[in-house]
Amino acid sequence: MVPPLALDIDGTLTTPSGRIDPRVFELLPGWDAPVVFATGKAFPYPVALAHFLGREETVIAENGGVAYVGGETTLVGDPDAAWAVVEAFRERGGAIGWGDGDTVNRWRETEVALGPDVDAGLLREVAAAAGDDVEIVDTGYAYHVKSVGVSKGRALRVVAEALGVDPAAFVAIGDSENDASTFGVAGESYAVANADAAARNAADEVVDDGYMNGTVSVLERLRERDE
Ligand SMILES: O=C(O)COP(=O)(O)O
Ligand SMILES: [Mg+2]
Repeated sequence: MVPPLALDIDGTLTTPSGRIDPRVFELLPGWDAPVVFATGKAFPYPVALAHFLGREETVIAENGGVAYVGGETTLVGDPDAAWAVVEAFRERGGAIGWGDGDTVNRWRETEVALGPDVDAGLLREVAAAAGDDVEIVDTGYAYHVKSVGVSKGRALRVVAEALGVDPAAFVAIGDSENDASTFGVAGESYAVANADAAARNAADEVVDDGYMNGTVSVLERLRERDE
């Protein structure tokens, strides 16, 4: 049997320009074990990906703030505390960093995401002044203002239990600091070559190739092991 997968999306299933790599549609629809998309993006994004791959909608969104499995949603985190930090950041001249409409936050329920070009120093200063309950996570794609203790790894435990699968049976692949907790819960973990220092340090192995090339190399290895 191939193992269940916990897959990050941005930087892991994408091209360097941020598109879903077409090989996702070749390799994942028929993967013969649970596949959990675990992302910092808002809830609809991984649901849509799973839906259009023809897979069960088993997802972790908002860095673990949202877990969805078997039709059950689990929400953790304090969005009001995150928004209070963002409001204080705005009062000090900070901008949220997305255009009009802000589809990044429109459906976000447990945290707030700011654009990758915002004043991160000021954001961290404002968050630190707000106390110990809120932290900043930098994925390379966004700065997330989130509750301490909420993580993809914690959500993976929730999802694994609902699936009746040992969390240690999962193989996790990711690229950034929001994946380090997943790597700690999954039994086997890989960082792709474009991964940041936190992900590289937390992973069992850093693969030679980046983005979906790296992910494909891991998935091929897992399939060969199964033969
Ligand atoms: O939303 C982000 O900042 C990054 O998303 P990811 O966790 O799928 O890489
Ligand atoms: Mg990522």
